[in-house]
Amino acid sequence: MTDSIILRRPDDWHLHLRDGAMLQAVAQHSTGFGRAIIMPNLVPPVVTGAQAAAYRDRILAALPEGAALQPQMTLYLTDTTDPADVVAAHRDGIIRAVKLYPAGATTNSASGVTDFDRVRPVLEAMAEAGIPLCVHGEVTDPAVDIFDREAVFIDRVLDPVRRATPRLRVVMEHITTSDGVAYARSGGDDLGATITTHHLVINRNAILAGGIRPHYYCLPVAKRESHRLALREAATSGEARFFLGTDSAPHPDSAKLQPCGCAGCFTAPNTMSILAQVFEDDSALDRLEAFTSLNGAAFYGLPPNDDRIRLVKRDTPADYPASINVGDEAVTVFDAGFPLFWHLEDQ
Ligand SMILES: NC(=O)N[C@@H](CC(=O)O)C(=O)O
Ligand SMILES: [Zn+2]
Ligand SMILES: [Zn+2]
Repeated sequence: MTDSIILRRPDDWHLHLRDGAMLQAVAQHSTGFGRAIIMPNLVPPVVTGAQAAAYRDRILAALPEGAALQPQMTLYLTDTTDPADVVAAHRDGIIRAVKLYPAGATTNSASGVTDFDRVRPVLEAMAEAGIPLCVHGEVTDPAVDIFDREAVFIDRVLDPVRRATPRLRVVMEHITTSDGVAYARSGGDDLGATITTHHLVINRNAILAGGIRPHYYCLPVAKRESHRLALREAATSGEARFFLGTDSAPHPDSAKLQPCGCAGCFTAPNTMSILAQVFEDDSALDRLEAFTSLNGAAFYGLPPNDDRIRLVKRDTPADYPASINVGDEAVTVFDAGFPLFWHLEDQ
């Protein structure tokens, strides 16, 4: 028996494409998506409209001919970001959003915000112009347990920032806890939340299953099972505030497999196959399209993509590589731990 479903082409509202040789290698793996919000945490980060425009050109040049992917650029908010540059970059159609990394919270975040009072004028200007703020929501205080950093961020930072700038549109990026789900639900249509593929699949045990498994280490780190179940319930609910941001974050194995390995899971190649299985397992295949193709576009004030993809369930698993090559390096593809019977086909 062959099952098949047709969806509006999905969008990826949180994607790391990197630059240089890595960009050349990974861009082709996101071409099943329509729009993708491109993360600005390059080294050095993308902080001005001019840099975002140049980066967009490099991405477009790296995409195969005819690829559907339309990069939606972001600026990396720093303590010294100029509100006028942000507003102008948005007005000129260069950027879709601005990204907030608390300094030191995650990979390549050293230039992030250290003092929220200093960025208040930028946030005010963004609220005025309707520019969304995408937030990596973790406190960096080493005294706070790593598994609590999202919940503490919501109380100490996110809620105060939203109260101080009431019209600011905010995306809680890659939520990992039931606290994140609950806070997202407490907002109006000014508040959205992305959920990654991998956080729907793994809990924190995966990182320490019989030994240290660096390919399951990402930030925010996966939490206990009850949180994963809360994320599954949110993603499969169909609620408009929850949408897909894969947070596909490729790193060479030489950077992951270290005494202090870096954070990130590379999920671009097999995300749609994994998600179809997740939604089928939760009897929610009819809500997959809302999560991958409708809700995010609506949050960003965009129409859904016109074209469609087909997912076909076959008796034999889809054949995804365990890793891809970037020059002499391997980049390991996220292993969901179950066979992927749903095959992605472009319409
Ligand atoms: N998610 C990750 O674990 N890593 C991301 C950064 C991020 O999104 O926080 C990366 O850039 O590698
Ligand atoms: Zn992040
Ligand atoms: Zn990310």
